[in-house]
Amino acid sequence: MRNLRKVYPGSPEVVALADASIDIEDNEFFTLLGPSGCGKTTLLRMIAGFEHPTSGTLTMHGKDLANLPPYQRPVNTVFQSYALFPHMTVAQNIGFGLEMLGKPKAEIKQTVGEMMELVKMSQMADRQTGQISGGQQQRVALARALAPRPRVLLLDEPLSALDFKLRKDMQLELKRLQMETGITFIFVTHDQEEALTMSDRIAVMSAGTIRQIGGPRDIYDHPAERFVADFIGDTNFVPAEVAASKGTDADVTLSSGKVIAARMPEGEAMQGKVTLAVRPEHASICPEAEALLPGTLSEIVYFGTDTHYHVALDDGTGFVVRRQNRPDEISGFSTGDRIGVQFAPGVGQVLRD
Ligand SMILES: Nc1ncnc2c1ncn2[C@@H]1O[C@H](COP(=O)(O)OP(=O)(O)OP(=O)(O)O)[C@@H](O)[C@H]1O
Repeated sequence: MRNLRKVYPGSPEVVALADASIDIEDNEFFTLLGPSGCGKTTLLRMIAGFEHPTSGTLTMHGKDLANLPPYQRPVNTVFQSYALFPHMTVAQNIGFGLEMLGKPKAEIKQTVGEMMELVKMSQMADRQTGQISGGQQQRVALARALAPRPRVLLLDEPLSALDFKLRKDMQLELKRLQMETGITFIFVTHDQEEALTMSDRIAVMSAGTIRQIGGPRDIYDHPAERFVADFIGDTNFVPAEVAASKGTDADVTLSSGKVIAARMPEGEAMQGKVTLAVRPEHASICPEAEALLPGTLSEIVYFGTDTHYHVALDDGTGFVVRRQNRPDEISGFSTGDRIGVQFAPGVGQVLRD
């Protein structure tokens, strides 16, 4: 995608996508992640051919897609509502697209068999899809979209109708399917955890623009700007001042006067007052004497797997430290104690505002 822009007419007109440029690799699990209304579905619909870009270009395997109608594009879509035919069987639903394409009967039978195997629905081949569970319907919808073997599969929040446990299982399932079929998946979600667990790369979007593109670890550990840090996971925002910087390495001075190494966003040398992002699990609490940032322990919240320590820092800001619970270990700190916060050099990420 090069400088893709989509404006819906009306008064006022809606700029659904301001300017998006993305290169998606073959066989990649690529996720468009962002809050409701940021333009994810619009982008997906333009790839599918259901919407025309206002400007910009869309190329697939070297071919300009501009004048190709949806049915001639080597893509298929799985929608949020699975749109299955409830009175048709699992096998008939999966074979439907192939029949529309006029494929020979024997070939349809073989492909449907393979697809049912792939999504583990062979046992239910003759069941009507109105009589299977939500998770099973999801599998059938996937198999139906995969059956014509598209080069690219577009998935628009396909897991949002499933309950928590099933969603977790299907996340792993989808990743497996993508790896086994080698098809490029372009997946839309507003769920950051879903994006982090499944994707090879993620594009984080906000208000019609791409804010950052990178691997899950990259985006989580090194968010380039405040929006990304805030949208994905929990973050402490720490006031600091740049003392020195070279490339992506920087030394910053904290409110306590202590200096620590931090990371600059790619391609941007920021100066003066900045904000550092520090993930709660990347920091620890410590006795006041060893602190990077001293303060008072204001609250301890137990979550089973981990405990959150809320620290009221002396500079007036708050800081949360997340620590994994172990049966053989207690922190030894109590609410009201004078303590401090520590984090290792290079952990803090300088943010663009
Ligand atoms: N057909 C349309 N006509 C006018 N405005 C539209 C149309 N479709 C979408 N929009 C607007 O364009 C913007 C982007 O919508 P889009 O559906 O792409 O967002 P999204 O990120 O997919 O949101 P969600 O997660 O809620 O589905 C929104 O402000 C939306 O209201």
